[in-house]
Amino acid sequence: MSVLVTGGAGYIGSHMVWRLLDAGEEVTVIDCLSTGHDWAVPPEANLVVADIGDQESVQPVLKERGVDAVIHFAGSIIVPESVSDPLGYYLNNTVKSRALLEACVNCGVKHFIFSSTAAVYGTPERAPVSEDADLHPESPYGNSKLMTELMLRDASAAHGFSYAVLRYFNVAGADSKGRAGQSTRNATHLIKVATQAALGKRDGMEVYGQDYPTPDGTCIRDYIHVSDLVEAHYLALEHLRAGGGNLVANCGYGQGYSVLEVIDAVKKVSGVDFAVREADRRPGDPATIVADPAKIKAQLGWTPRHDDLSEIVRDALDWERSLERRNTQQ
Ligand SMILES: NC(=O)c1ccc[n+]([C@@H]2O[C@H](COP(=O)([O-])OP(=O)(O)OC[C@H]3O[C@@H](n4cnc5c(N)ncnc54)[C@H](O)[C@@H]3O)[C@@H](O)[C@H]2O)c1
Ligand SMILES: O=c1ccn([C@@H]2O[C@H](COP(=O)(O)OP(=O)(O)O[C@H]3O[C@H](CO)[C@@H](O)[C@H](O)[C@H]3O)[C@@H](O)[C@H]2O)c(=O)[nH]1
Repeated sequence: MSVLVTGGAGYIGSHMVWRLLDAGEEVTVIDCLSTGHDWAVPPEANLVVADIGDQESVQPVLKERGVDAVIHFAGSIIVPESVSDPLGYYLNNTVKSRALLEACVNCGVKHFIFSSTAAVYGTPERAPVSEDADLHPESPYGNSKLMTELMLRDASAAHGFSYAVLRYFNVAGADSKGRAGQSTRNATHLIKVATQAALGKRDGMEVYGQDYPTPDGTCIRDYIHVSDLVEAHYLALEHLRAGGGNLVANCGYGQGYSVLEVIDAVKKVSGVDFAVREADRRPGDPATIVADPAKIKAQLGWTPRHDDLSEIVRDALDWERSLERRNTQQ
């Protein structure tokens, strides 16, 4: 048995590759390196530089490597960018996921795990939100992921493979052993941006919108440590291989923090008081989104081990410092 990880040279995918190798799995990565880095893929994994939409590259990998499970991270991930470039997002996230799925069906892949997102809920009526809530994405990014969820459901019913859709909330932090972290150039994620501001890699930062209907006026998100997230994938893989059936589940802690609370945590942990400027709202941002994680806990026995904002921030800061050293050495 071997596992194909698409997007394994990216932030979350590279953590997944380490987790699978730690468990003794045979791992192949397909990544076009649009935002990922070849150095992020451990040498024990086999990296194939290719596009997931290119079936002529993907199918031979699936066959020759005897892949039984695909964990599909590859995609475009920035909510406001999807508002300005919707067709690019539908192409990379929806059209190319369809091509990948067809390749998997052609090659008899048994299990498929998909990176979905809290953005499929839009602004939910209730916080925390559970999986049976209505789905009203507020951005092309959320729509592009929801369409892939639907394709998976229908293709699984027709072709008999099993799947898990994991809806991630806001992923942050880094491998506590320092082997992987967020290395994307021009990253836009809140915790990454704030750690860069704390380390003087950028001149302060902006808060997008302070007039949301939340206690301090800034958006509330549920930040999940990347190591807890990849553990959820590993449990999902074991569940599918054991014949546990299809699963759609939230990945978050059920605890929300506002943008200002996160910035405060970064200032406290780093000991640096960087400049924070008010800016206009960013397009596509819902006010509050917090997970109800009851389902994944009950069905997979998932237990968060890093659900502490200070730990998430500390690991993100450590990784950012290690990137600084890497850049100095290059
Ligand atoms: N980071 C988050 O907070 C978050 C939250 C919810 C969902 N997700 C989802 O998790 C997945 C991974 O996100 P990430 O934060 O690791 O992003 P990332 O940009 O670090 O990783 C994505 C990887 O996919 C590769 N890629 C992109 N398009 C490709 C294509 N067509 N063919 C081959 N490779 C391609 C990139 O080179 C990169 O290595 C994405 O699908 C994203 O939508 C992320
Ligand atoms: O410099 C910054 C960066 C972000 N924010 C705000 O911080 C919050 C979180 O933003 P960000 O870290 O960019 O994450 P999201 O836009 O919530 O999206 C992330 O989390 C989603 C799940 O909730 C995933 O689907 C997306 O792929 C991932 O980018 C939002 O209110 C932003 O407006 C700022 O105020 N200043």
